[in-house]
Amino acid sequence: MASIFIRRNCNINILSRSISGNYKEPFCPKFQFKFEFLGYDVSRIHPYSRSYGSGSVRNDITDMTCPHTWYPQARRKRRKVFLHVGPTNSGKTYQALKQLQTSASGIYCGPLRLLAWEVAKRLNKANVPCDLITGQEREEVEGANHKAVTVEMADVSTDYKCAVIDEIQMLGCNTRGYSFTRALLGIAADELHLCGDPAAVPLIQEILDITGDEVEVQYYERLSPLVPIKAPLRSLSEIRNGDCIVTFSRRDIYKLKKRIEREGKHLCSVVYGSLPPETRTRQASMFNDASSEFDVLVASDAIGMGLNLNISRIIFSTMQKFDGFEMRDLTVSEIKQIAGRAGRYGSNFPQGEVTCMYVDDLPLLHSSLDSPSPILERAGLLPSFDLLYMYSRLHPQIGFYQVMEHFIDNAKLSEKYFFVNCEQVLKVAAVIDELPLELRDKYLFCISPVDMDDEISSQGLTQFAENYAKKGLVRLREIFTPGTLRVPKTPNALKELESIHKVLDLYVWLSFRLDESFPDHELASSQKALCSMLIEEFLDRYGWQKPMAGRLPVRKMSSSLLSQTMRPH
Ligand SMILES: Nc1ncnc2c1ncn2[C@@H]1O[C@H](COP(=O)(O)OP(=O)(O)OP(=O)(O)O)[C@@H](O)[C@H]1O
Ligand SMILES: [Mg+2]
Repeated sequence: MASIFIRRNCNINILSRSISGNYKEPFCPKFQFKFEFLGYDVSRIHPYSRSYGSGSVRNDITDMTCPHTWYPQARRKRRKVFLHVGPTNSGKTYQALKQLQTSASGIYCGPLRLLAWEVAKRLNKANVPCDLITGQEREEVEGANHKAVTVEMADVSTDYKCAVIDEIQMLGCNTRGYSFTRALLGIAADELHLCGDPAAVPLIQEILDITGDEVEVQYYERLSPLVPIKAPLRSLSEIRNGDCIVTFSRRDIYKLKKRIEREGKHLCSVVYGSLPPETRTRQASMFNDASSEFDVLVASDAIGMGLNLNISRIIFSTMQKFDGFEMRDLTVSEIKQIAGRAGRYGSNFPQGEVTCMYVDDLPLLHSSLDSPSPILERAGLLPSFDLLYMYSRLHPQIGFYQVMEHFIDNAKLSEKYFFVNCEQVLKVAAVIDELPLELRDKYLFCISPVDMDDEISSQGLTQFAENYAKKGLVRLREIFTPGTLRVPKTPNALKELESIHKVLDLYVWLSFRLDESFPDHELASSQKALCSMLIEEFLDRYGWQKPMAGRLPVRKMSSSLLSQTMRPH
């Protein structure tokens, strides 16, 4: 399968492209380009001088000690902040959503597309029209005053009556923490509900001390018991309905699925990070649906946050994961989050159980479930485009990569904050640095959801950036031939299809922000949907699963959609 063809060493014409004018501010769902200078006076910034600004104008661009001042709209309010904290499955999100639902306008910000999707569905069902907005999708509902979004899409330029930020402890996350910090400081809501782990309370109280917001903490208790089992699972033949086996590599997920299905008693849904989100949603829904035959779940920690799944028992097949740098033990909070998926209140199972596959892993499981998560010390930050722009004006001789690097090295942060890991951002910066692109375009490519460690994805990004720099117009067909996608037959072909999905996803993401330059939104979306269907087709065929009446129709590809997507465009 070679649907994505990447031209290496492609000649780049150095064109002095004028500002395309169709740039859309990355975080604002309405996409009006906004250029706020956060209290700095840009007119005073002279490229050859550091002596700019005086009086009320702050004069050290790398001073990031007061990030709360970046959000004047939120600062004009005295927000009433409710911190809903407690163990997993204690009704934190439920209570916050009750407030959101009864407010005249509001926004839910979650860490996962699946959670945003669940909330949008729930509000719409309750006759509260609610848009769904993620980096790659917009489902607008007529008359909606509510939005369910992934936290990166949180909108800091609209006034809301009520806002919810779910899994707020993620502000300490080494990669995405800055988006939670931005939402926490920047959402202009009269009422702000934060749901999460008690470990985040002292930090949030400190951070909000200076904003003048009023903070109230509400503690919750688990709604149904979670029982740590003393014995490990002895064999896969002991797997039963409602079990979820947790493992972290894709390969192990498929190996376990195959072994369980070979026993002949169960069919497994799978959920892991690099599956297309829509496939993950369907796999999770199938597992949740008591009438489907998929009664066991094999999943990675992609299920580990806030989701309500019909799981009776969590079985850790390993207590270690590779975190991009090294194999390490799972942290206390990771273990608690994942274990907390078992026995959700209101699910088919009134009590949850949790155990491991291997006896040696049990002590870590039990001690973690008995310990509180370590107190969070710092919240993530990332230099905004505005700051980098001003810094680059002062240092016109250096490229974007160095601007980023120098800024991060020189920035002053208060002890309550840290810079998130910028490795991915810098990898993109290194690839696009030489291209004749405006700084804001470079920044946009850098914060795009690309996985630079995936070869096909990183080549896709490079090609998009090169073509954009060269012509200001990127046609999908230049790197992708519609009609070439096939059901994968091997795990490697599956991986390739997942990567192709990522490239198409990136195109869609860019098309929302640079619509005139990335005009093939529809084609990319339909091919993305086709990728997910082909992946699901593979999941149907993979492993034991002999065809049984009534199983396939659940996920069978609709022939009309097939013909529509396979047709050459
Ligand atoms: N008062 C309630 N009445 C009915 N159902 C409830 C109530 N409180 C919670 N639930 C249900 O219990 C389940 C768990 O609640 P919720 O998702 O709010 O927990 P949580 O504390 O946010 O968990 P997590 O930490 O895993 O995100 C959900 O299915 C929710 O709808
Ligand atoms: Mg929750």
